[in-house]
Amino acid sequence: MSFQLPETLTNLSGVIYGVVGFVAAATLIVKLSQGPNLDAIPAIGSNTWLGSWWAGFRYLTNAQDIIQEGYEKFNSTPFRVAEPHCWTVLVSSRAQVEGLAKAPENELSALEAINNEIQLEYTLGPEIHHNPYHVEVLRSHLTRNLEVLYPEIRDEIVSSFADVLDLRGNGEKSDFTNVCYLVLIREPSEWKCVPAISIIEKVICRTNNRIFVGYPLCRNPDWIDLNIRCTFDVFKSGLLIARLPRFMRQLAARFTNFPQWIKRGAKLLGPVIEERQKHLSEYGTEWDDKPNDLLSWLMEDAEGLESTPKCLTTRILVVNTAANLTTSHAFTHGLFYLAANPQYIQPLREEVEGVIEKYGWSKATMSRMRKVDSFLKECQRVEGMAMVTLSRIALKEFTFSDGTVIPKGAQIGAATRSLHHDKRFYENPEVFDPFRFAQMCDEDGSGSRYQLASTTPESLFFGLGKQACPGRFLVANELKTMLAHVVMTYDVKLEDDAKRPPSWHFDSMIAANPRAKVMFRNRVD
Ligand code: HEM
Repeated sequence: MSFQLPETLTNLSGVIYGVVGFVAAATLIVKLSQGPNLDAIPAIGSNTWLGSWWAGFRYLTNAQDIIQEGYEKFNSTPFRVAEPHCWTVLVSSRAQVEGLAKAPENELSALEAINNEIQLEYTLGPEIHHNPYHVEVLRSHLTRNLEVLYPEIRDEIVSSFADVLDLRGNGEKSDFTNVCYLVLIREPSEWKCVPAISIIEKVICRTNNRIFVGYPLCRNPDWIDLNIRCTFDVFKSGLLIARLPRFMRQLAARFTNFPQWIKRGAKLLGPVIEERQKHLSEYGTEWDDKPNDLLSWLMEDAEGLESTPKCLTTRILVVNTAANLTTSHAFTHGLFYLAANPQYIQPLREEVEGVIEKYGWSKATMSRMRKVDSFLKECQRVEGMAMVTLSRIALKEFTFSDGTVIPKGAQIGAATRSLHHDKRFYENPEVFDPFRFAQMCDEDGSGSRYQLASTTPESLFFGLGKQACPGRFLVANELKTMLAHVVMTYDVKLEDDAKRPPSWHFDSMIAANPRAKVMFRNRVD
């Protein structure tokens, strides 16, 4: 008996082969037709056009081994790896990592590197790439306001966990606005198995949007769905467009969903913006009960066309893009390590209980939770989000302090994952040691150098220097509050007491396993 695919599937696979073939051919053209001369920098694998093209495809699934090979072989001197559409030069010595971080934007550009990677100008629009004023707004307002916004962050975390987990029959108090409860009053509940990443994405998206656009929009299911899906689409479409030759990108952009995402967003956010604009024109920049959130800060700094509902909506979407997927995967890594290692739950609980009993929930309290902080930082060290960070494009020829020359047009970055797994910096680097950073803080005596939000040349998951992630202090407070809340409120474990679900690698990106599930129940002891 012969097996026949249904006609729709045959057609679909034809389209898929067509697209894959087209992207492969286009990638080859890109590779052959452009690129700076990098002959002076040693390459991993073949250096020929065709060989490097094949190496670029191998990189999609083997980036970790390829980068590690270069890191060990060239012993802290720069080397290059082939990506499908370009070469990337990787550095790892302390001097060169610091050189990357300190280089001015008009020499080694972080903005061009992000655009090169995910082509924001063809997805959420050229204004986002050419006028990234939201980055300054985040740097100046967000971190400064974290202390006063903390009660809202915590409130949203508590209520969104209760909503998304929906552990019925648990008798949890429904008044989550009172964030001072030490432990919520509970009744026992059954174990419930949930898809980890999708519940964490909702908690994070709601919490971020509580301080991006405020309550009640942050709880609107349509707004949450839009932001989760649009974030994913930015990465998916951006990565695809980046593999096309330059002259085809504008055309490809016409087939994306971004005009619809922005229209759908403006429909939900537009009325909020118009209401606030009315207040602004009546009372100026200060009025009673003026919301203290990202939307208000953006509205104050937006100039010209940027203050239209459509442009403000696009800004909010782009910050969601930077914030949601990254933070969700960071927490999900932590959840998997916790569920796979229940022996760590008790020491974390003891720390959280001790600190909260004495000081209550606040931003200041969070910095007292050394083990919680260390646990999350160790998850970023061993797993993280990217094998390469500090990505830059050389806008002109750049010379490092040791004389190494990076030609104009080259893409460059730091070999972050290899540095995070180097025994010169971390004892037994392959071992997950949740409280290693707490111990390093104690030994160092500085208190902050090894904390989650701190960046050093050996701890690069938020980048380093003046362009390091502007959201990292928010991230640290969110992640710590979430972990503290989870250990205080729930028991967690993996289905059938399985092993920790392995992370997924694609290109140099690292994702918490998107298929894995985690079991939750109300805390019993
Ligand atoms: C675990 C979560 C996160 C991780 C691991 C992360 C990591 C990073 C890294 C590595 C960079 C590039 C830094 C560099 O090139 O030197 C970056 C940039 C950026 N991040 Fe984050 N991030 C996270 C969450 C967030 C959040 C919550 C926000 C917003 C509230 C945010 C906003 C941004 C923005 C706007 C940039 C671009 C900065 C620029 O162009 O100068 N990130 N992030």
